[in-house]
Amino acid sequence: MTIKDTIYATSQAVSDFTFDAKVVEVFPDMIQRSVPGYATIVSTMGKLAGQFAQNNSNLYDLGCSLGAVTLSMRRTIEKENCTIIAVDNSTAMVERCRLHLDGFRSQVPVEVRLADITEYSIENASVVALNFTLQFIPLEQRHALLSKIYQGLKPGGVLLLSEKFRGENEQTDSLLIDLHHDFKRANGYSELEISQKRTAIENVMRPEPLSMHLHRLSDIGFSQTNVWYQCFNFCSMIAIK
Ligand SMILES: Nc1ncnc2c1ncn2[C@@H]1O[C@H](C[S@+](CC[C@H]([NH3+])C(=O)[O-])CC(=O)[O-])[C@@H](O)[C@H]1O
Ligand SMILES: O=C(O)C(=O)Cc1ccccc1
Repeated sequence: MTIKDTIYATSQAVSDFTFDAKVVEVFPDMIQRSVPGYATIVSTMGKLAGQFAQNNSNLYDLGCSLGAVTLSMRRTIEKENCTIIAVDNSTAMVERCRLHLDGFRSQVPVEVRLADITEYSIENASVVALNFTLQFIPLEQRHALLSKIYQGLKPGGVLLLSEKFRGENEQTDSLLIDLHHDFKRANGYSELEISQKRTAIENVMRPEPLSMHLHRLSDIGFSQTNVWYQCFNFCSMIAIK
């Protein structure tokens, strides 16, 4: 059973969005109704992880929230001696994530860590997933985080990166934002909820243009990068070392 997200349903003095216990409670409903293609993205990331997992390697789910990508990856891994390491810096998320994962049986070991991903070491990785997490990392720390991930990947390893992005110019950006707001409206969010949520995430979630993501990944050294999913201002990329 999922609990309906009504966090911004009443008029309020909006403060900066945080991943606290209140958000955890409604998170599956919130993300499903706010991110176009979320279910497709999560299941496809699992499928790609199954394809790129290597024997004796680690798979990382960075900014794991309730562990949706971890669960999806865990279902598809057939290689030997793989460990999934799920990391998030929200105590409330990590606690609930552990409960979620304990509810399903699997042969693949999972370690859930409460940590800041900008300080967490990435080693011997075949797959690194950042599913709508990089957008919350301060702009000036993104290059260093992605370089660290690149260094921690084995040859042939992949980064699976999903982001909300900014349109390339003012007019197309506002067009994509309008389409996304239509999507939220169609999913039952009111004008008040849409506008208060927009204010709440303004200072904490900074989308960059898609071109900036792709250039940075190739600058860092990824040999092949492609968008495999896009709907409005949401996309998912794969970058191969
Ligand atoms: N520095 C940080 N270190 C660790 N975690 C962080 C940091 N900054 C933010 N987070 C965490 O990144 C997650 C972002 S949500 C990811 C969805 C998930 N991947 C999913 O597939 O359901 C995306 C969204 O809500 O739009 C939250 O759980 C934060 O606590
Ligand atoms: O809700 C929105 O408007 C978004 O852009 C996506 C989102 C989803 C969950 C938490 C923060 C942002």
